Amino acid sequence: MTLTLNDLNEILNDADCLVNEHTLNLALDKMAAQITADLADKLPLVLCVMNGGLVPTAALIERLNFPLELDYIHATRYGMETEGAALNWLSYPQSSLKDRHILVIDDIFDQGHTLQAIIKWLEQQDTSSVHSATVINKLHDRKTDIVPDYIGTDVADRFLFGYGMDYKGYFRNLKGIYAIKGS
Ligand SMILES: O=P(O)(O)OC[C@H]1O[C@H](OP(=O)(O)OP(=O)(O)O)[C@H](O)[C@@H]1O
Ligand code: HPA
Repeated sequence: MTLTLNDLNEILNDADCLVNEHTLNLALDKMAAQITADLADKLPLVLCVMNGGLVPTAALIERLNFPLELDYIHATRYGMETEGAALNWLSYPQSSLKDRHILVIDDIFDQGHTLQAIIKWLEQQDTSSVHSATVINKLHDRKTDIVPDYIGTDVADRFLFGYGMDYKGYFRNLKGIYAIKGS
């Protein structure tokens, strides 16, 4: 079904804002301070997990006042769906990863399969260290057994959008975190 502008406005009007811009900014400041304490002297390579990681990566790196490099990895398992499937690797980083301290940034740690697969792959690339950061941790007991090193805030087990996360491709550009009505 193709979504119209009216459909999208209705979805947004009916949605619940779970985390507002102010709260997100405070969470990002705290994450940036923790990352700085760990990585400021490591010349890290930051890897944005596209597409959802785009907004949080931009927000975090502007808070990191030390030298770093930036690249991206593109792996997706939800596509236009609200249920995750097998991870589809679309693009690998172009930078050399050997002996680098890596910081992976994504929007959400949901079940953790995406981050787990990325970390596992990075650990096979002779990196010096791998740290990971997600702005959102969705609260439920269906997780893999990894935990991101830096988490912004916990959010209820509903279908979320905004701040990098999409609903059927839309709403990544919203400044807060929203949940679909009834999810
Ligand atoms: O913890 P998980 O259950 O693996 O889910 C988290 C992943 O799902 C989303 O990506 P998605 O596959 O929707 O691709 P996108 O970033 O392009 O939206 C999100 O950006 C994370 O990468
Ligand atoms: O709740 C979600 N919303 C959007 N994208 C996602 N990817 C994993 N979980 C979610």
